[in-house]
Amino acid sequence: MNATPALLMSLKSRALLGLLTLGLALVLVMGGWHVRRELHLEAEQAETTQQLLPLLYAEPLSRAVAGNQIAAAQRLLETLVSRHELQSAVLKGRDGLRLLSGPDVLPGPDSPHSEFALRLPGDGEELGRVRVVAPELNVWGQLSKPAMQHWLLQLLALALTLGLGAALLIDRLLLRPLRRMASDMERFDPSRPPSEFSWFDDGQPARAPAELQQINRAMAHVHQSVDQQLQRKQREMRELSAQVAQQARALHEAQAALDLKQRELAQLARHDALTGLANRREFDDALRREFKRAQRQQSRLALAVLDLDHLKAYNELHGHAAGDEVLRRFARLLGERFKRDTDLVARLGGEEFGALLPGFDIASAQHMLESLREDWRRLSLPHGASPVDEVVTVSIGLAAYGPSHPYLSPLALMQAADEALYIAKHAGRDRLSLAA
Ligand SMILES: Nc1nc2c(ncn2[C@@H]2O[C@H](COP(=O)(O)OP(=O)(O)OP(=O)(O)O)[C@@H](O)[C@H]2O)c(=O)[nH]1
Repeated sequence: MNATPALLMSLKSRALLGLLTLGLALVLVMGGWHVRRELHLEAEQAETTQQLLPLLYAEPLSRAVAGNQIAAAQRLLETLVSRHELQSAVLKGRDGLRLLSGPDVLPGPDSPHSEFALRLPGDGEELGRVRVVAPELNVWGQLSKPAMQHWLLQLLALALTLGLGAALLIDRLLLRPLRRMASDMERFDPSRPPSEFSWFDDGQPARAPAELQQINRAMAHVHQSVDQQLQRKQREMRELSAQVAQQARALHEAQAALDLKQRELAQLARHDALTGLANRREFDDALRREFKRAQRQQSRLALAVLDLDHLKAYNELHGHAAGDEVLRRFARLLGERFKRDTDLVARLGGEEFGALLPGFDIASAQHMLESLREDWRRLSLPHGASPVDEVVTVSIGLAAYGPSHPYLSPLALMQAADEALYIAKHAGRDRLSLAA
């Protein structure tokens, strides 16, 4: 927004300017009135003088002209002009005589002038005429007078002094408290409570003029309501923050529950619920991965399929829950035996398990698995319905990828292990068969 220069002036400058303008106006009005009065007085005086002149000078001048005393007449004219402060006087005699005192000018419109006749007392004959011209009576004539100039200068000095004095007084009585209030307003801090804030830095608002006290009360009122609004907003902010924090906590808890569910789902997706071992999908993925690695690195990979013997009959005799417990027990044994990070044991489905053993050739895998089969037997879980043995036994089919058995695919390796298991089953169970 553009501000005109007048608006940018301080109140002090404006007061000073206003008072000086007022003083000058006063000087003009009073000066004009004084000049007018002087002009009036001078006009009256000039008229009186013009009336007196014939009485004072007509006779001596008539005698001088009648006696042809030209020099005396001239002197009289000079005296007349100088004594009565005239501009000029012209004497015109009957016989062409012309005497002049002062400049030979015609009277102007503002110059009082008159004429009187020269004649001897008791003689009716006119000897000549005298025309007197007074100085012009106008404003500039008055102003050019030193006395008038002196008076005007005094008046101007008085007006200036009074104007400055009034400006100082206004500054002290009005503007200074206003400035103090303005600086108080600059210090205004709405975050401080109204009780701790004074609008007057000397802390004595009672000493301020009534109008400023009124402004003070108004500002205090504004401060009070700003403070109340601030308090309300702060309360709302706190409530909002608490709500946000609560929402954030709830969100965090929901996120944690979701993560847990996702982990559980992932676990369920890749693990068998009954035994906790990896499931078929996990086993197949691992088989594909390890098979590729073995191919790439020309290393060995053993794969065993383990199947509990006659679980159907066991279930029928002992119940499904007991069958579950057998499955869990066998899974535990598998987990205990194959603990390397690279080993993977899984439940492939039903009573069938798989063991994937990277790095094992067929002989060392066979050794490990025979030992496992023996240990399973030694657990001596009574079967009661198996034609094979009195305890629960396991049959194992084993195949291994290696330089001497370069199977073409993971599926081929798996099929070889399955076929070995089939052979083990048909050979009487409770044994390990090697893939051909
Ligand atoms: N308790 C229990 N039994 C299961 C589970 N999964 C499969 N079975 C049982 O395992 C049995 C498998 O039967 P079969 O395929 O005939 O095999 P088997 O009776 O073990 O006989 P062979 O494998 O030939 O020695 C079925 O009776 C299934 O009900 C399970 O999770 N829990």
